[in-house]
Amino acid sequence: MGSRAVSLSSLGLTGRGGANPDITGIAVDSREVKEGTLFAAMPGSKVHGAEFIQYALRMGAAAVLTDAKGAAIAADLMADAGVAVVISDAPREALALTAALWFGAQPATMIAVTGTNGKTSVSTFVRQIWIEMGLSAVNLGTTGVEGAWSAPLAHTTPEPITLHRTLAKAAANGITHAAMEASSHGLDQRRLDGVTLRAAGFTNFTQDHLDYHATFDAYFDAKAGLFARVMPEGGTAVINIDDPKGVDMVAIAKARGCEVITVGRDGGDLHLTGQRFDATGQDLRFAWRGKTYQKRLELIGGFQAENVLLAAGLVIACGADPAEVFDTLPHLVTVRGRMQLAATRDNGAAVFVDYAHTPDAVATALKAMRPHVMGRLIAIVGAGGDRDRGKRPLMGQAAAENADMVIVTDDNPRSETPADIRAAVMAGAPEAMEVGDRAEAILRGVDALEAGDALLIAGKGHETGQTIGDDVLPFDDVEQASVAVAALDGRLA
Ligand SMILES: CC(=O)N[C@H]1[C@@H](OP(=O)(O)OP(=O)(O)OC[C@H]2O[C@@H](n3ccc(=O)[nH]c3=O)[C@H](O)[C@@H]2O)O[C@H](CO)[C@@H](O)[C@@H]1O[C@H](C)C(=O)N[C@@H](C)C(=O)N[C@H](CCC(=O)O)C(=O)O
Ligand SMILES: Nc1ncnc2c1ncn2[C@@H]1O[C@H](COP(=O)(O)OP(=O)(O)OP(=O)(O)O)[C@@H](O)[C@H]1O
Ligand SMILES: N[C@H](CCC[C@H](N)C(=O)O)C(=O)O
Ligand SMILES: [Mg+2]
Repeated sequence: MGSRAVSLSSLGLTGRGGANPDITGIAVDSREVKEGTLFAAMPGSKVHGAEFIQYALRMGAAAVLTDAKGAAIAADLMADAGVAVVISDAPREALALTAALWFGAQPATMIAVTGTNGKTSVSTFVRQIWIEMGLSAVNLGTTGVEGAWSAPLAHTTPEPITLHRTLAKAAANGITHAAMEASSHGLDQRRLDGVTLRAAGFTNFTQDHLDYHATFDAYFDAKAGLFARVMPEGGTAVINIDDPKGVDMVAIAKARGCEVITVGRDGGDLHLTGQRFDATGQDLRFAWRGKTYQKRLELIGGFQAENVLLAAGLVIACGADPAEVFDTLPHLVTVRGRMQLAATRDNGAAVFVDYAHTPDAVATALKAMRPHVMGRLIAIVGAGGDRDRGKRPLMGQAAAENADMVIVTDDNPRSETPADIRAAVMAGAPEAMEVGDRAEAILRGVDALEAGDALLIAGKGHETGQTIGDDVLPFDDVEQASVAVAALDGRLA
């Protein structure tokens, strides 16, 4: 896209006083501004992006998109430079729409999923179903871009420039279908407002991210934005109505003029009526608008049935034949780091790795393992530093209430003192064993496994590093589980 130039107005923006320069690129970070760039100076959580307008002008910015506060911060500088200034009272939304116009293409059929837990799982299952149906599909989110085309991503919902650059590349690579995660940060910051969605899904709503959102209501409102604002009228909302907040989402989507597909155990258009568990998976019985189906799922965990049915609902919402969608379900495979069987001891005891990092997820993951396990359940749990502090004792409590033995360890302490985070988790699990070093905690957990037992290593899932201070040390729960099992069962050379 190097030498491309388009007018500011063709990006949907009007410069003050009618200014309409040619734009050769867009950037939200002044350090990425080049000659001809439109610099989006956004209000930040730490600093206003307008503080960097001076630098952007020196690098040759042709226009600045900002809010009234930003315009005031750099008024003299911008007047002196004669740069085009666009002032918006919704600058992040304007940036999202501009990024969509600049990059110009996205996979034709797109869905987004929000909710506290299950976004990565649902979007990955949507992608797997599409691929099973012969379509060229990807999912985008916490685990990057995966499927028929792949790329790394630093965020669950990337900021608009990265997002639309990625979507345009995916489209250029022949991707016609994409399922993305809508994080509450992403929705709050309008990161996906420029994406054209066919359908949107809601999984559940419990505690997380109260470090960022001021209240539970603010956190809910951010998520509700997917249905209240981002989804076009005429789109279809696919909503888990077992969660009380799902019922509120249905009302919000209907008020917006959206079609609604409800999914649930207690009822719904897609209604889970039966579930039978065994050591390697489960059989599901469900009804789609009154017609009954029975399908095998090679997945551990009762909640995965909810995720899979939500995913099926989303694919149906995009126009697929329901029977054809349900035929793909036996082919679905574990989402990386989500109830993933990592290793098995010689005595048959299994070690699972899961990304449970909220109180509800810890409880759900452990409860979900019970029907698959005859012996004891051992849990390894920790909480991240520089994140919601209120969830720490609740995560400990969720582990203590649902496992027979708990080991509290470190999970990305970041800038905090690891022992303080562990103490907060231990407050909810006073009987737990405390082992700061995660590798040692895994070794102890694996060592405790007797025949018929199972170990759940919670919190890091697919992650490949342990963040301590500013350092990211290589660490992979799946790998550590294998190493521990091999060492204890004498399989090491
Ligand atoms: C808390 C949060 O979401 N912050 C996002 C926000 O940054 P901010 O408001 O804090 O930015 P700031 O540091 O105050 O700077 C203000 C502005 O000045 C700009 N700037 C800054 C420095 C400079 O030299 N030049 C410059 O232009 C910045 O690009 C920014 O636009 O806007 C930035 C640009 O759009 C984002 O990159 C940044 O995400 C940061 C990196 C982040 O870590 N976000 C995480 C918490 C996040 O978004 N997580 C979610 C959810 C994960 C989950 O579900 O669990 C995700 O979707 O990944
Ligand atoms: N439907 C569900 N209900 C409750 N817990 C779930 C559900 N689906 C997944 N979980 C739990 O949440 C964890 C994270 O799942 P997943 O990665 O799919 O969620 P996410 O919403 O993408 O998380 P993130 O906020 O990190 O992006 C899983 O490892 C599991 O423990
Ligand atoms: N996206 C989540 C992931 C948390 C995973 C856990 N391992 C941690 O570091 O807290 C967050 O950043 O809050
Ligand atoms: Mg995710």
